[in-house]
Parts: sequence; structure tokens; C-alpha cells
Amino acid sequence: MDDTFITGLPKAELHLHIEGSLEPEQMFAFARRNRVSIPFDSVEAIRSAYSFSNLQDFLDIYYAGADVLRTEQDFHDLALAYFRRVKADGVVHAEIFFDPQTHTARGIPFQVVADGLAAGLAAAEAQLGITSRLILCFLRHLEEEDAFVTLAAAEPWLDQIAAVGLDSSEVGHPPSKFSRVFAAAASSGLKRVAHAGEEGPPEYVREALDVLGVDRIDHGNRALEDPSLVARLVREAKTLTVCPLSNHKLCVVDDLAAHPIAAMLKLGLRATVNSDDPAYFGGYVADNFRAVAPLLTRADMVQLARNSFLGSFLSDVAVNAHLATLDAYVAEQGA
Ligand SMILES: Nc1ncnc2[nH]cnc12
Ligand SMILES: [Zn+2]
Repeated sequence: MDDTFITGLPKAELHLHIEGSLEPEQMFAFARRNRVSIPFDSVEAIRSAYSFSNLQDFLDIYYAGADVLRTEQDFHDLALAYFRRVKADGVVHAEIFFDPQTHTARGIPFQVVADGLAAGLAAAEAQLGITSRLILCFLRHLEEEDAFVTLAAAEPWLDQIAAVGLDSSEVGHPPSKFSRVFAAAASSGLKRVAHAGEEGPPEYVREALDVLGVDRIDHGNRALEDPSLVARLVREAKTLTVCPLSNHKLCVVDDLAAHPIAAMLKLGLRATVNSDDPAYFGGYVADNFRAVAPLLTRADMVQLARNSFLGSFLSDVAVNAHLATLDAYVAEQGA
């Protein structure tokens, strides 16, 4: 696959944790300017600590790394650096998760996180022309009561938040644990998404649909174990935000060469390709496309890009404008 075809393909990223874009170099820079000590003495030492055998292994390091984020400027800089990076990957729109509880639990006010990120998103649109949305994720290893406190703290920023999501340790924390707070978010006009079927069983994907009323499933790999669930996801055109490099690094798949992305497209699922936590998993969105390119045709790549716009929370007018740009790109490149 011609690499310029991948990077030139206009695309939306729908599964990106902004805290997971914290590169080791930035971790050092933020630690220095905030006078926070970190348990590493070099960028190489940080990178070599990034070896995970499951989701929890990763989460332990990821939450520790976030400790260097202290000020509005840090959140602004983190977000803007992500957008600068993915401009070269052909990203024209991104819907970004943030984990407020990771920060409020350390005494960083919700306002610092939200205002810093919102300023970074506005700067990215002004400087780079990339549009974006914020998705507030609840940490599922915490109690639902904590999620309610977070939703209440977010109240003044709800016009800047498109959706709520559910992330962190999946197994043992089913979507139904958060049924009431998702219902409250829906009443406030927020869209809903949830990580499901990354390590958890197909039943968690069903619960995310039935109990939380999600518009998208983040990951969804294990839905493939249940043909009737697959049929439903196809029938309801539910978007799956799939993350190949993450799946490989967290041992959700053993071998990238056997990643199910091609099978998902063949089944008619609205799959998309995303980076999840690019600083930890070895690549941004174009790297994820490259990782599965040997499994896909050019038409599949175009379908993935099309799905990213169809699955976004953009208006129909904006989606159609992006699809027209995509069609023009395909006509010029030949797919
Ligand atoms: N892949 C992932 N799964 C669950 N929670 C996460 N938080 C950040 N990345 C995550
Ligand atoms: Zn994720």
C-alpha cells in the first residue's frame, strides 16, 4: 500500500484518549516545569517500561504518567501537540476522550482540565483547521456515585462536551453499573459511547447498547464471538472504534497479521481505525492504518475513512461535506 494514499486519506479519529497522547518527551518537560518528580531518568527508560500483558498493566502506568499534568497550559499544550501530530496523518476531525476523575482525584479542579483542553481544541481549529469534540469518560473501576459527582462538576461546560464515555478496567465493571448516570447524561442532551468487548464478554456490548443506549462501541472486538450480536450491530449501523496497535500491545489480539478488522468490514460492520493511546502503543492513526494495511484493499481503507465520518457526532451537513472531499480524493487517486 502506497503510504501517501494512507496519509492523504481524509479521516476522523473517534477513539483517542488525550492523556494517552502524552509522549515521554512531554512527560519530562511537564515534570520539569511543574517540579514533579517521575520515577524515570530518561526518555528511553520510560519507553522501555511500556510493555504490557493486559489492559490493567497499561492502565497502572497510564494513570501514573498523567500525574505530570497540572495546569491549564499543560492540557492546552497536550491537546495542541496531538493535533499538530495528526495533521500529517490526514485527520480533519477528532472526537477526544478525557478522564476528569484521573485529575480531580489528584486535586486538579475540573475547570483546569476542561478550560485547558477547550483552549487546545480551539487553537487546533484556528491554526490547523481540524475540528473536534470532547467526550467525558467515567472511570468504570470507580463507583457510579463518583461519576455523578463528575457529571455535576461538568455542568458549566456541557455546551463544550459532546458525549459521555466509559473507560478503564473493563472486566468486573459491566456497563449496567453506570445505567443511572448515563440516563442523566442523556437527559442533559449528551451522546453516549462506551468501551465494551475489549477484554469483556459480548454481554457487555449488549448491555452498552440496551442499558446505556450508546451510539458507538469503543473496541467491540469480542462482539465477533456472538453472531446474533454482530447481526444486530450491522442492522443498527453501530460504529465500532477499533484500535489495532492497542489491541496488539494489550494482547487483545496475538498477531497483527490476524487482526479482525478485515473480517469486521466483510461482515458489514461499521468499523473505524483509531489510535487509542498513541504515545503508549507505538503510533498515531496513520500508523494504525499502516499496521493493518497488509490485510486490506484500498477500497477497504476508503470504507474505514467513510465510516469515521458516518460514525462521528458531526452534523449531517458536515458529514456530507467530508464524504464529498473523500470521494474527490478517491477519484483523483483511483481506489
Ligand atoms: N484501551 C483502553 N481501555 C480502557 N480504558 C482506557 N483508558 C485509556 N485507554 C483505554
Ligand atoms: Zn480507549
